[in-house]
Amino acid sequence: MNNLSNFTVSPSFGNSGRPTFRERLPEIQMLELFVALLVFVVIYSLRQEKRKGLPVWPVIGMLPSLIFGVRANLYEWLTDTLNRQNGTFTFQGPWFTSLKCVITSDPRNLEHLLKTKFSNYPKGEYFRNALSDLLGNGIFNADDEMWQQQRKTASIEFHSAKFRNLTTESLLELVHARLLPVFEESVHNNTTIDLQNILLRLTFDNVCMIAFGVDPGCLRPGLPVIAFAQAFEAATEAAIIRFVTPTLVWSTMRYLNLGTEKTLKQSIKGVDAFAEEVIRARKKELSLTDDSANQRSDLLTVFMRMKDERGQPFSDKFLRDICVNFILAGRDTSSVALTWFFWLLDWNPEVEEKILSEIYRIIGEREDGQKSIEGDALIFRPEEVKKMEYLQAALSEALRLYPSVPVDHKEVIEDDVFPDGTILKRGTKVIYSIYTMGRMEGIWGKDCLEFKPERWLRDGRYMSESAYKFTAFNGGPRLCLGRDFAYYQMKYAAASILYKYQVKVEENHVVLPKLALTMYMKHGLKVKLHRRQKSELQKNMKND
Ligand code: HEM
Repeated sequence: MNNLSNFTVSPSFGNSGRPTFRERLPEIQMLELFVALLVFVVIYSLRQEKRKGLPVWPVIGMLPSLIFGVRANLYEWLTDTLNRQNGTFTFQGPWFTSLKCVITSDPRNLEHLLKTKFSNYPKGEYFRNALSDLLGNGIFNADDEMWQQQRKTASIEFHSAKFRNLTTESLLELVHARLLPVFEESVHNNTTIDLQNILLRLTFDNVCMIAFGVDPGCLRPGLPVIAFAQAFEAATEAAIIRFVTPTLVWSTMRYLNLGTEKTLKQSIKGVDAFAEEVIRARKKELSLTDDSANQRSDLLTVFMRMKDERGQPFSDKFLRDICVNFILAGRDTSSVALTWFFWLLDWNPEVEEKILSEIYRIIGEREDGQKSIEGDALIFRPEEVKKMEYLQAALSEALRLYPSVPVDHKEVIEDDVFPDGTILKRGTKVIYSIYTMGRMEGIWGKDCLEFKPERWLRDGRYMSESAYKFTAFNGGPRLCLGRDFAYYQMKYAAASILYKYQVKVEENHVVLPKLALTMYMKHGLKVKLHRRQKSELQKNMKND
């Protein structure tokens, strides 16, 4: 019988006191094994990279590439990878997470998922779960009948004359009584302002007037902190964290009321308190007189007049969801687009000149003699804003390069195949990169990275592009409901600002996109405003 002790490895250092080759054999074998494993992993990953566009590491999948991308510029990284993969690739996260999805920027796939096979690509469970505390059953977070009902009602409302009046009047008031005075103050004090912050305040007040019929008053001299706006912002920021946190982790944090989940809960309380107060006051107002219901055309009042399928009025919770969703949809999108637009103008002064010539020409066409060059007094009329086609082209060009919603996503209901041949299994998440689509040579030509409003014009008239190539406003049945209003709002604000001021970006100000659902500038946009000289205006008015 073998004595087990014969096999016992005891430290022995031979004659010289140094370990012999035989004694070091296990160590050397371990090292060899490790090197062999490393070589295998690298070769395997590189072969996978050829097939899938990114190295796939055992267990952690493509996570290292994603981390690299997030640290650099996620949208540029996505664009680079998609261009190398002919517009579609499958991202594989670590095996223990749900981070597996198909990412595409191929217009054929976009048309397929947004229109042709619309019902097979809802927002899905994953999105709904992550945002349900904040958005509830509102339009942004709903699919099927729940979505259809809100879409139909809101769509009728958005196209009504009453609603158009509400939006144009509230915008006029905000621009002339609030935005321009805040700008004037900065010119008077010779201070630098964060243009993004101010425009965010403008559109927040504007969309609250549309959704709730209430003005929260964020845009005022002194730029006050408004509890509701602050709570809303904190809630959206905390909710986004859920998209990059495994579901089990955030749901446990939610249960234990920890970290960002605690912030989310507290800020949703702030949002709810404001919504509940507005709903309570509006109910009281409507119960006192029928007149006010007829006069008001905000979304809250419209939905309050309606009944559900059982003939009952909508619950307060559902009314709250509807309003909060509309605020989210219309809050930051236009302001962020305008911010990128002004930054692009700073780089492209020839475009600014063309916009100004268009404005001067349109004012020059006024027949009633109101060609005021006093600046303050000039108020653009809706039919004039409509005529600003070059300005619309420049805004579309800004949205092409810097879409306010840079990426969006869907979930697959039944197994399917994309027009480009990508196989999709039930439950797969699909991400479409709108940012990438705006920078594809195949769609926009060799000059796709240049800011050229002319590409939107045919014989001087603005021509829109297919929603599956220019997807900044989404497409198909879920096309942005606020698109026409957003263009009006952006054109009105941009023309009113440009007519009066030259916007100069501060030297050395760093401009980078922030990683969020909406493409904010990470450090805002620090600018100085210079009032246009009367002589400049006079000269241009004469030229036109
Ligand atoms: C430049 C400005 C805007 C851009 C780029 C934009 C873009 C978008 C996009 C990409 C979507 C699809 C989001 C998704 O389903 O995940 C969307 C949906 C929507 N947008 Fe806009 N939007 C803008 C302004 C507005 C404004 C001002 C409003 C309202 C006042 C608005 C109301 C909506 C609504 C209600 C939806 C949901 C439509 C549905 O799901 O059926 N948007 N928008």
